Amino acid sequence: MKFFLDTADLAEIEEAASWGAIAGVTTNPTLYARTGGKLSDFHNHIKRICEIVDGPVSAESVAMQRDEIVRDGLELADIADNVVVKVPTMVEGLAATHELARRGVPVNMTLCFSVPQALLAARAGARYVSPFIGRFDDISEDGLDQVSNIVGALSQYDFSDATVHGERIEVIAASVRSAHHVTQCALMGADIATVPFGVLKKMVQHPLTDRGLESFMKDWEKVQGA
Ligand SMILES: O=C[C@H](O)COP(=O)(O)O
Repeated sequence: MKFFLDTADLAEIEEAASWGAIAGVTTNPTLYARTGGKLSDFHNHIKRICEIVDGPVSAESVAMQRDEIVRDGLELADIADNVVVKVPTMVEGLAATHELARRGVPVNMTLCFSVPQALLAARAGARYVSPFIGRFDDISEDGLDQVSNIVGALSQYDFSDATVHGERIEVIAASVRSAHHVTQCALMGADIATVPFGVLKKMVQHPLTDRGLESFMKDWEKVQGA
C-alpha cells in the first residue's frame, strides 16, 4: 500500500516527505482554503507541492460543466508533470474525465460513494478513484465496507483498454479519519490511502513502543552511572 498526504499545507508535506512516508499528495478546495491561500496563488501553490513531492499531486477542478472541467484540467496538468486532475464523480465529471484521459491527462475521480460510480470512473478512463470513508460513516453508512466492495468489483475486470496510460485504475481510500481506517484498507487491498497529517502521525505511534523506549532509556542511565 502507498500513502498519499491529504493536505495542501506545505510544512506538513515537507515534514512527511522527510520521513520517506508519502508517495503523493491529494488536495481539495477545502484543504487549499485552509492554508489561507488566494485564488491567484493556487497554481503556484500546486507547483510548490509538485516540487516537494516526487509523485502524483491531485489538484481539483471546481468547474461544473464538462468543457470547463477539461479546460481547467488542461491548465492544471500544465503546472507540472506529476499533476493529477481531481474531478467529481458526476455526469459532467465522467465526460470530462473521458476527454482528459483521451488527451493523456491522469484523472482522480473524487467524491465516490458506490460501486457503480467507481465502475463508471474506471470505464471513463480515470487513473485513480477515491471512495470516501469518513463522510460515508458520517451518514451512518459503512465507509470501509464501501471501499472493500469497490476494491473487489474493480479487481474483477481489466480496464486498461479504457485508459491511454494502459495502467490499472488504482483505488485511493480517502476521507480517512483514523489509523484503524488505514489498517482495514490495507487488509482489503486498497492501493493507496490518502491520510491527513494527524492520522499519519498516529500511524507511527504505539503505547508499547513508548513504554519500551522509556524502559530502555532508564536502563541506559544505569549503565552510564555504573
Ligand atoms: O477530498 C478528499 C478528502 O480525503 C476528504 O476528506 P474529509 O472527508 O476528511 O474532508
